[in-house]
Amino acid sequence: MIEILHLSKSFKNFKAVSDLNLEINNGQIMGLAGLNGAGKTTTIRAACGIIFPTSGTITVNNFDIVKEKIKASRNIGWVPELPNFEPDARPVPLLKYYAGFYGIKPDEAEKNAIEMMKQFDIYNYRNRKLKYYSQGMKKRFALIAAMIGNPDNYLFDETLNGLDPNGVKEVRDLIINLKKQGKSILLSSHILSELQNVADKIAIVKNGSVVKTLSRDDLMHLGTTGTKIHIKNPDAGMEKILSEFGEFTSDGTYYYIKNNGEVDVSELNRQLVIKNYRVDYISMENETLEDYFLNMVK
Ligand SMILES: Nc1ncnc2c1ncn2[C@@H]1O[C@H](COP(=O)(O)OP(=O)(O)OP(=O)(O)O)[C@@H](O)[C@H]1O
Repeated sequence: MIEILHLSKSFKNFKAVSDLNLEINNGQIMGLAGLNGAGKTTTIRAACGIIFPTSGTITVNNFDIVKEKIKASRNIGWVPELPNFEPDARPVPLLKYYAGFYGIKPDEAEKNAIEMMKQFDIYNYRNRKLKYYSQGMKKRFALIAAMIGNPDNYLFDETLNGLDPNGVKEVRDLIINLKKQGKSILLSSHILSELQNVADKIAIVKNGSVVKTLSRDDLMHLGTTGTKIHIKNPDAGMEKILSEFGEFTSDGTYYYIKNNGEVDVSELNRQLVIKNYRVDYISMENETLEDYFLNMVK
């Protein structure tokens, strides 16, 4: 279980994360969505203890990542956004080295490393130096490094990026499997739809704070239909007609009625036209998850 309470992190005078709260329970996948620069990586780096919070606390299995760093770290597997390893190292010795942090003996570590390299399809490259690994291979290796100690909690920073479609499916299945084992998982992405199929909840981050947390149920109901209308001669009378069909918003050009597809569009059109409103455009439209996300973070 990971608990982030009132986390703030400043770099000089710049506040990258500001009073951010997140709780990731056992057996839960929490998505962390936000545009570039929103504060996702900073949050993850603070949660794995490689940078210190300016204020706030982070606990991992109830161990404070600052005050009880060793105990907390043993319970975390971290896959950085851009995995970078000692270029001249070969995979098995490096995995054995990492396993040492988790208190795993060398023989057992070697056995696990080989098994996992087979599982992740990089066993054929076991003798190759890491500097010759492709980006996708490095990601797979980074996943093994995060899992070698079988920790209870995982921090995956943009882990689905940079993988081919097979890789995305494999990693998605792997994350779901970790969840089934009762692990807590924080998975960041700047693409909301990448998180949609795996996350139990998605926290949307903007300017370093969580602006909204979406449940699975919310996700199911997003991307539903609304009605988009453009009128050449809008006025209060026209808005009154719209309000009879549902709650509406306007971006200054178009009006939108949110209604899950229940508006009788031809009846709305008829009522507007008989009152001499010039309907330029009227259509049922899908708001995609990405539209919703972009509206929320812009
Ligand atoms: N070490 C640092 N020194 C100064 N500013 C930093 C540092 N690390 C991050 N920042 C700034 O903090 C803000 C948040 O960055 P962060 O990497 O957490 O965003 P992100 O949501 O992970 O973005 P991306 O999707 O691009 O990886 C950015 O404005 C970034 O430039």
